[in-house]
Amino acid sequence: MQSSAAVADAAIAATTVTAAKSGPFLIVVCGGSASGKTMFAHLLKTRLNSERVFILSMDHFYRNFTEEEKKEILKEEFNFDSPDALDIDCAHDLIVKMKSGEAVNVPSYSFTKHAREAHTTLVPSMDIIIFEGILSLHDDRIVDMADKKVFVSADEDTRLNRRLTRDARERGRTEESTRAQHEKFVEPAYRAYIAPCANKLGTNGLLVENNEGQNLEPHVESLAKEIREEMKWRGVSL
Ligand SMILES: Nc1ncnc2c1ncn2[C@@H]1O[C@H](COP(=O)(O)OP(=O)(O)O)[C@@H](O)[C@H]1O
Ligand SMILES: Nc1ccn([C@@H]2O[C@H](COP(=O)(O)O)[C@@H](O)[C@H]2O)c(=O)n1
Repeated sequence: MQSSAAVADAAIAATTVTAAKSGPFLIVVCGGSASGKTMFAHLLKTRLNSERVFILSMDHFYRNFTEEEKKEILKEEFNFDSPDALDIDCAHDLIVKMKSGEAVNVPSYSFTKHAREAHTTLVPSMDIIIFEGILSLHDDRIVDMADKKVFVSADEDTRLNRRLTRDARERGRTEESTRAQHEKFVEPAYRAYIAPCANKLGTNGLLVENNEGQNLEPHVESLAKEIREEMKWRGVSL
């Protein structure tokens, strides 16, 4: 039979776990540029079918650039794939607030102007936050806050081909500029900073292969089921 002290300790431990697990559920989706992170995040939001799911894109956290950096950007010599290009502290602080149930103002970034927009978006308290970005698992403070970690993996050719199409269509880029940027900055940063993040998934993380012809839906479906069960346990029905 357990002593009353042991029973009390177990009760305290259970309370601590409950407290740590309360609040909005944070899913962090990492992977190379054009691997399919945004697609995965949107499929998951659709599958969860709740107004209280918010996709927080790391793309909104590019820094304000100095005059010197702006000259480099014009010459296509700026490295947007280095962790230094992003205000990761700002993303971290915002996620801390969202995890504690606060409303936040999310910054906005323009890929055509390479600059922060003047406006921010007010986001109310959410039940589920999906944080997606190339370096979303780079900062260990964010890794530690994640309730679920996902790494979307695609081979280099697939990522480059998807990016060529997307950047021409949505980001006003030429094929030549996208190829040069890929070779000089995107792939080296993928190898140095992004691919190693897959090692941070831990036992409960999800590695999703998303090469040509592969389907994200089965992964999304099983993750949505897992999240629904967890949220039910937390007393939130989706
Ligand atoms: N499995 C897939 N099959 C076909 N196209 C895909 C697949 N996954 C992603 N894409 C396309 O590739 C492009 C990049 O995907 P996206 O989700 O925006 O990448 P990321 O957010 O990782 O940069 C988009 O045009 C998207 O529609
Ligand atoms: N002004 C900018 C800012 C970033 N990029 C590129 O965006 C990529 C990350 O966004 P994904 O949606 O593709 O994950 C990153 O690889 C940067 O090279 C840019 O081209 N211009």
